[in-house]
Amino acid sequence: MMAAEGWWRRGGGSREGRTFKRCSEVLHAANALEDAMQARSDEGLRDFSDELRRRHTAGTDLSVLLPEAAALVREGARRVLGQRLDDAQVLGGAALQFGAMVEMRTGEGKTLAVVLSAYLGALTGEGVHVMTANDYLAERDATAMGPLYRALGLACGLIVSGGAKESTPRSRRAAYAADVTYGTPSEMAYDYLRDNRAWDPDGVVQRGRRLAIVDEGDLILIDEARENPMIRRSGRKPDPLYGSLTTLVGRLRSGRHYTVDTDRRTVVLTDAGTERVEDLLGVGDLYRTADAQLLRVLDAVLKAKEVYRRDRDYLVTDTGAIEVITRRTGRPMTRGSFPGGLTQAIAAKEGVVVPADGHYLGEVTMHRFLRGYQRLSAIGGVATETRAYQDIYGLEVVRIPLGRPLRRVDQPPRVYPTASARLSAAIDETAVRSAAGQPVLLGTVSIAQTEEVSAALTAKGVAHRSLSAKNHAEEADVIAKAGRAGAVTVVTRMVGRGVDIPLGGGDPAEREAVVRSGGLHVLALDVFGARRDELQMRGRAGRRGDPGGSAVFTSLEDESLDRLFGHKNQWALAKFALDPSDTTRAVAYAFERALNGRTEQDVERLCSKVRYDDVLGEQCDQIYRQRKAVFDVRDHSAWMRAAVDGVVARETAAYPAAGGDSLRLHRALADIYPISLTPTELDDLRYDGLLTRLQADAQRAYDEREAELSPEVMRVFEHRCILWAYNKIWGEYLDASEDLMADTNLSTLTGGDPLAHFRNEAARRFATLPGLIERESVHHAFHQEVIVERDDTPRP
Ligand SMILES: Nc1ncnc2c1ncn2[C@@H]1O[C@H](COP(=O)(O)OP(=O)(O)OP(=O)(O)O)[C@@H](O)[C@H]1O
Repeated sequence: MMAAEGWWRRGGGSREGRTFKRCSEVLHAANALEDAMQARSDEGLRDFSDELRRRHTAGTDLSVLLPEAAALVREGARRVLGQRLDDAQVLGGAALQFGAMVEMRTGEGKTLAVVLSAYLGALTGEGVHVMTANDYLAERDATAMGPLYRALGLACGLIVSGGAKESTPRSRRAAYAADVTYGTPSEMAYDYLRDNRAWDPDGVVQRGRRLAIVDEGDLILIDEARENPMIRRSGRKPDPLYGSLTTLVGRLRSGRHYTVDTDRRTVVLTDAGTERVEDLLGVGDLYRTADAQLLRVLDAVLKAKEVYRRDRDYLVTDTGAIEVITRRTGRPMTRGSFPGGLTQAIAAKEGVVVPADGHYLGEVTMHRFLRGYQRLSAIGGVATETRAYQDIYGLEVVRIPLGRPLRRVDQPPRVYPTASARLSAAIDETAVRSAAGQPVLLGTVSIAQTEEVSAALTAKGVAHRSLSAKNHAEEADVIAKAGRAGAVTVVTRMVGRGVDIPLGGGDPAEREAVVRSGGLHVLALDVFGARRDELQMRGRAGRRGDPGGSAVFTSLEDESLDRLFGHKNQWALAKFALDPSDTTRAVAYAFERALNGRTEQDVERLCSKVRYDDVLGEQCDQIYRQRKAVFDVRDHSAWMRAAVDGVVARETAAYPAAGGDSLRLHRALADIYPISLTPTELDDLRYDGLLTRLQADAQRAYDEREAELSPEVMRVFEHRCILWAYNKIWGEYLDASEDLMADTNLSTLTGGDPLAHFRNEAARRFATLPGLIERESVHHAFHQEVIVERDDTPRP
């Protein structure tokens, strides 16, 4: 066997070592079955697959079937794809099956390793979700691996977002009905959120969250979970209120009409401001008459006007999209959005297209969504954040040794005194290597840097291609050609992740020439945020035993060095800059230490974030469970009748017998149902029988509503009212939780345990939800116009 055995002996005592030992046993057993499997016909392979399924249904544990499954998948892949799973891939697939975060170095063939675990999981008939970094990769992998699954008697589905390929709910349901479904985690999370807002079980597209296998696991489980926390289901249409209220607040003056608190990021209308808004809107009492959405948008446009600044808090892209700048890194967040309609308000302020309102359709964090799967496993090129995988996802890291020895030559980082010295050195080196027929991949940290490098290459007369676009398919095409003889390609940091760079671009003769030239050379300009990012970048070269090289060029002017080493330690780096070509171990050691320290800090931050999010996660599970239970009840009239009584009782309880304002109570009740008593009658009843009379009055109104709609329609309508109330109240609760989180952050400044504060306050607020859901259901039942369609289904 491969180098793995020696490795296993070294790590045999640890938990990781034990798991690896189990994987090695699977590999040995699979190897022993290889001849028998090769002797089977194609049909024989499918029959064997059916047999494995039957044995599992009859009670045999999947781990027992693992060696046979490995032998079967290996033989299937050999026949269908012309790629026999090598030992590292069997080990990786087995480790996935044991529920690990598997580290398999870049280019080792993770896509195929995933198939083994997905195949086995699919034998349960429960549906496996294979997630990867973007739509392009999901489609590529589903297309490439689909024939293999089919040959083994399994169906493979694909979920992608946007464009012409956007699937309909029906095609999505079909894709999720397949044994194995490929997609991105955000797309699958959208479906999860959408399912939890469905009006009936037929509207649900997913079959549940049983088993998820995450490819590009380091990116998704760590980076996306940290940088892009919220996955929101956005509303369909942009709200025109953002435009009109932006114009309106343009006519208000700071100080006179509102006060601004930049630290707390709040803007509050003064009395004069409130009056001015009422005048401009032509409404009486703003806070009584305006609906929640108007007040929310007003708040957002005021903040957009006064608190949020372009190029500091957000960017406006060439295509007119608003991108949030992460305060921690100063970099734009991919697909991130500001809370509470701020993104829309900023778009309106900047005069670009206002995106659909992301307000209260449900949201979930990446880690909460993934942790919600009954079984989770992941695979990635570099798994440096061991503690995060363990603590957050319950995944132990299992490292798979290289299938073939690494022939890539990694140079330690070089430090140049200035950015321009670094640029010239990089351009010179690129020109020399390219002229000698060696392909060079230049990795930059920003779009601006890509442009700068591209201009310098052009000035030097070096033909090249550069990429910073967000079109993954186009990127993949350019990246795939980056291994051609003498090719020079400039890419921004994460571009092309997961895409293979075949030496010679797939041409065998050219490949030979490129191999002779030393293989692909990766040159990273600047250190990236984490050690893992650096290794990913270097890992574009030297794949599957190919020759290659990698280098990192930094400069003392790089902000990243400042962040990495701190201002104080800059002097220590300066000595390295005296001779950048002196690639001694001291430089490598200094960088490695700093990057590891940074990784630790990032992990701690992520773990702390998750502790907060867990509070909301438990509440979300409860609400979704309750909402799902609504589907199981056919007749909700008793619940609604009780809710009517409960809602009236709560409103009345807030009205003290002595000194109570009967006009106010009347107004509050009239907002819920068509009250027939007058304020004077309420006054007369205040000491005697007020609640009984009001409840009887509300029940009478409910009788009338039922008579108006017919009992049959009312039953269906009640069902919708309750579901509607869950959607609305939970959405509002999520919005309010964001504010609570912001308040909690402030409370850290004043001492105390912020997590305990957050937990207590969230629990207190959550306890009010059942009452609010009842109120919203009753309000909706009385106020919503009902249109009965031809098929007799009422629609709120
Ligand atoms: N068993 C095999 N036999 C032959 N070729 C293989 C085998 N497994 C994978 N390959 C090829 O190796 C290349 C790399 O595979 P893949 O893209 O799955 O690697 P990876 O580990 O996911 O890389 P990355 O870390 O960059 O995402 C692909 O061209 C793939 O077709």
